[in-house]
Amino acid sequence: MTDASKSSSWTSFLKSIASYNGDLSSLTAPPFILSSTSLSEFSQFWGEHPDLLIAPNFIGDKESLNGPDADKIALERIVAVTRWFISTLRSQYCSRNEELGSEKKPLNPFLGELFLGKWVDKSEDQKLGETILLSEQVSHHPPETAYAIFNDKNKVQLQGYNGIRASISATSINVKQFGHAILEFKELGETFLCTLPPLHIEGLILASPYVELEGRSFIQSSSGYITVIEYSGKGYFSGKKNSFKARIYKDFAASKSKENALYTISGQWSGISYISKGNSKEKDELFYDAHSKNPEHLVVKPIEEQNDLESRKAWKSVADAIKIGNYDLIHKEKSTIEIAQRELREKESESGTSWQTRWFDEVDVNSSPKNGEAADPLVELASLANLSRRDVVSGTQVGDKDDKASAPAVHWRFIRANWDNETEIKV
Ligand SMILES: CCC(=O)OC[C@H](C)CC[C@H]1O[C@H]2C[C@H]3[C@@H]4CC=C5C[C@@H](O)CC[C@]5(C)[C@H]4CC[C@]3(C)[C@H]2[C@@H]1C
Repeated sequence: MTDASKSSSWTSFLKSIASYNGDLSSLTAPPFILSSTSLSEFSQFWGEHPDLLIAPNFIGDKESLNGPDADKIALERIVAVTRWFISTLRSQYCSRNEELGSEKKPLNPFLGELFLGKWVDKSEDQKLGETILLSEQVSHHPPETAYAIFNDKNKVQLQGYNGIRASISATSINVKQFGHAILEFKELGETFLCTLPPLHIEGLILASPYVELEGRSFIQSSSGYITVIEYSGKGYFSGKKNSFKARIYKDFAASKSKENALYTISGQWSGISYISKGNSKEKDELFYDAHSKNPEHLVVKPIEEQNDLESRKAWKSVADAIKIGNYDLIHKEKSTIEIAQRELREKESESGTSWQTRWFDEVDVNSSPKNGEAADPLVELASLANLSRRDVVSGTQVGDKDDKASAPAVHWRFIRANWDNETEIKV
């Protein structure tokens, strides 16, 4: 594609987004901005540093939880969880730019689409063990992807879901994230809630879009400790893109004043960041270098061994057409999948049935837990962080204008028994 034709198709694309109707997938982007990867694969970005995901589990042990050092150890653990969270951001938000030259438009997953794989333990002492990812497109309108990343050897489980609402201004696409992630260290009995920051797409005018995070996100531990992360891009406090400042506090009440910060972490989430004690602006020591280790890509079965619902098998013909840039073929192969999906929905509505999700279920966290089951972790963690339990923009504080009383407190949850009883699909 010549630069002239590229820029003309991009210009007409930019005009098309002016008449935007709220659903990003409805926009026909020019072929060079299409990615052959489905959005259902993005869940893997939570697990590309399995060592950092599991590391907090090796800080202290069950006995120390009630010992004299419990507080100090819990503080060390939220620092380690914050390091893992920051380490996921380069893969989440920069991997397309690094591999393909710019942010791309991912394929829009069909209802029931599955993506699964595993990270094998590459450590000498094998103390990590295997980590498995299950990802399922649990809703098509609006698009929502639920995922679980679990490591049975160390009894660590991350589960969460993501949906987005996008709006378009003259020069950027603004995205609010819905959903959250819950990280459980079952041996230690400690649980963390991670909310998802808003983002916007910069560089649209130059046809080289990239993601910039903004606003705030939170990591709330069941120990009470909380990390408040503020994001900014060029022109803000550091003037560099992908900047952040994270402060760790004893609890939500303490987070009302930055003077109470026990640690301050600052730098670039896609580059180098430093940690210092208290609220100081010094760069006492290196916190994390996003380029110090390449992300570990998970192992996915060969396509011929995959189930028809698995993303790379289901989208293969479209992915191949995108790779050769044949727009007519892309359109033809996509239509085949979309028509098949529409026929499935019509059959369901005629027979009065609806698609049954496979490994995840919707849970009303305000409903009393079934006998013997614990309350949903969101109940305790959201109230510790003064966050809304409702299905509203991620990270919404209680009473905030986004905390819509009409929104239900219903969230997607991983049903482990459904995976244990799975007979058709292997990781
Ligand atoms: C549809 C308009 C269009 O094609 O514009 C072209 C540009 C590529 C911008 C739109 C797309 O940009 C993509 C970036 C995607 C987000 C990247 C990372 C994450 C984190 C992950 O944990 C959850 C999903 C999320 C938020 C992606 C959501 C979809 C985004 C915004 C794509 C846009 C369609």
